[in-house]
Amino acid sequence: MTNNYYLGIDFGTSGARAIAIDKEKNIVATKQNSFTNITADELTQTWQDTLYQLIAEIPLDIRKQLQAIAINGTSSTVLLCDREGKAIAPPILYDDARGKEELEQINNIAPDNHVVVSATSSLAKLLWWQKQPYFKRASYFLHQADWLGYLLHGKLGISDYHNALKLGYDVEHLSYPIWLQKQPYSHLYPQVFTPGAVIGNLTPQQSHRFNLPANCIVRAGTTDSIAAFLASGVSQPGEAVTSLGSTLVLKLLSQTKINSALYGIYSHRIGKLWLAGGASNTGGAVLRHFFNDEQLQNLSQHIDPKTRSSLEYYPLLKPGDRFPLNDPDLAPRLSPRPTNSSDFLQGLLEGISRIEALGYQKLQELGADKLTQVYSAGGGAKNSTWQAIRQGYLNVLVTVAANTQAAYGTALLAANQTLL
Ligand SMILES: Nc1ncnc2c1ncn2[C@@H]1O[C@H](COP(=O)(O)OP(=O)(O)O)[C@@H](O)[C@H]1O
Ligand SMILES: O=C(CO)[C@H](O)[C@H](O)COP(=O)(O)O
Repeated sequence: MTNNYYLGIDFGTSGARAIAIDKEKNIVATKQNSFTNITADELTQTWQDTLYQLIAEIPLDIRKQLQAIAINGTSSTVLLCDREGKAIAPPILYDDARGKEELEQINNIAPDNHVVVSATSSLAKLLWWQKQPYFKRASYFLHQADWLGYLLHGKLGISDYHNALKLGYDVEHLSYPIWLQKQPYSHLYPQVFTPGAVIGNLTPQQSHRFNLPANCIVRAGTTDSIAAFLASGVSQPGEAVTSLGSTLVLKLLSQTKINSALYGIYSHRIGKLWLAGGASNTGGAVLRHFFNDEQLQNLSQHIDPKTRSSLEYYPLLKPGDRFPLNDPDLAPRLSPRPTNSSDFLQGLLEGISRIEALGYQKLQELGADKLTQVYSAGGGAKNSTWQAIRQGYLNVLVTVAANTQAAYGTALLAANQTLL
């Protein structure tokens, strides 16, 4: 039998999704699963169970013809594993800023303006772990997508250059920089592949468990918001994708690479181009704290996007942001709170839109290509009121991306059909 299908699996902030596509990039199956109230100790087991459940739910006739699988995870969600690949401590999640204690040390070893100079960088998390008594038992430092990929291909210590960027990997020269190689914990770093590169076949055990072909390959993964970018099909410098998921992530396709630790700006490599951008802690998670999805949809219909409120919110659930203000102590601003819920929601949507506009302004000021159009992805992309508000702040055309799902972008990676 020929292997006709490709599977992309997206581990986002609030859930995981799997999308299978055919050779013409048509979606042939979609499955999803939400994470709710998981404690830190339950994370790895939940991720593993979710991965296995999603694959098992793909219809058997598709599974039997899968040619390749790729996985994306939340960027800078990291694990410390022993030599059997078992986590020796709960993973540290992407927005966990405990690494702010390590910033002084990072500033001493890393070049100015490097992406690792952030309380939430993967390197900051590794340095925090280094001080813990169990650190000596560690054999591998992995990202969420690396570990999930390992469960399928069985090879430990493998990553991709999107996930490895915030550990300090030099994506231009495709190596760990000398200053990082010199560190006493360098034996823990994963080997880094191009996203989408072939890592190897599924293990015989996994191919048997899921009824997948023995020659089904696992490709190197990417991060969740790059996967959303890949799904959009954007290919022209100047075009950008904003992910309105739990967090707000901006990605502007550019011919120039830019970095600024002050503003939390960094550039991912994407083929011959760069994805300049940053990720803010503001976004849908703040909206969801106050409103469920149905309320968001209903209340948005009562908002006139042409009028602006006088509210000047900086919507965060806890102090600290990464971009466009890289300040682990930045205070949320969510008052005064109007009695009318749609007025409050308008203030929140405007606040997030202002942060987005400031983000694109900073990217261009620092030398990224001029913004020509913004495509939206993520759960907030379906909100047309918000789209009109954002267009007012951004002054360029804002539309919904052709496909907004990170799992679809990762399926394209599995099919080797991206800019990479
Ligand atoms: N109509 C809506 N308007 C604005 N935001 C919405 C709407 N519906 C859902 N959302 C937001 O979308 C987010 C979920 O998007 P999703 O892309 O699934 O996130 P994740 O980053 O967790 O993968 C939620 O935080 C929710 O608040
Ligand atoms: O906030 C996030 C977690 O959902 C974003 O995925 C992330 O920080 C963006 O990082 P990257 O640019 O490396 O994909």
